[in-house]
Amino acid sequence: MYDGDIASVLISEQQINDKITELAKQIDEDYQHLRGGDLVLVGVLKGAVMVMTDLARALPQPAQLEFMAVSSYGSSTSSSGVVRILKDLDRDIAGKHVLIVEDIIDSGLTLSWLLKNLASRDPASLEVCTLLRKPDAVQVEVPLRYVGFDIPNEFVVGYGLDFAERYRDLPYIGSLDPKVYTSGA
Ligand SMILES: O=P(O)(O)OC[C@H]1O[C@H](OP(=O)(O)OP(=O)(O)O)[C@H](O)[C@@H]1O
Ligand code: HPA
Ligand SMILES: [Mg+2]
Repeated sequence: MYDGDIASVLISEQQINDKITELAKQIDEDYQHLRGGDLVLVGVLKGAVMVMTDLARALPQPAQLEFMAVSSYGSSTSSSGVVRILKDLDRDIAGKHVLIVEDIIDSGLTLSWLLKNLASRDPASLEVCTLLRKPDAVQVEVPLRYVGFDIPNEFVVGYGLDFAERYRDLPYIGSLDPKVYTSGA
């Protein structure tokens, strides 16, 4: 699959599984007081699709699954800084405990925009869970309650993450060989 495009495997399928289990346990403990009440997971499509479905299944307590689709990267390896809502939430989140589920925080521009947007809808609480973070790429500091892995400042793909809509279906996270985005292939 995608022979030669992946320079190296950064995080294996097993490492992802173990981390999701660990994050789900932490989240379950922190939201125990809700007793199955108003926890709403908001998955940010498309990148967060794998994290969202795996995390929801690993989480012992019930949660509602909601999705937003936003995009700022398009077919580039750097954020345009302009976040577009492609699909909004279907439901009101006022009074709900909202946990945003993301695949990656890179520059922080998407999340910073999203936090402001969702905070204005008056949730009871608003926190973030991300599988990946690139500490060296951050342009805007954003409060992150749950972080799976800190990774180097390289463009990565797989497990939901794409380059020009490809590679999302890889079961692991790998560094994309720069030849893929420099040659226009
Ligand atoms: O911290 P940032 O620099 O803003 O980057 C992070 C965002 O970029 C990606 O989304 P993208 O715009 O590629 O849309 P996608 O999820 O549909 O791939 C990723 O899924 C995050 O939402
Ligand atoms: O490294 C990345 N890979 C794929 N999508 C992304 N969106 C932000 N950073 C990345
Ligand atoms: Mg993308």
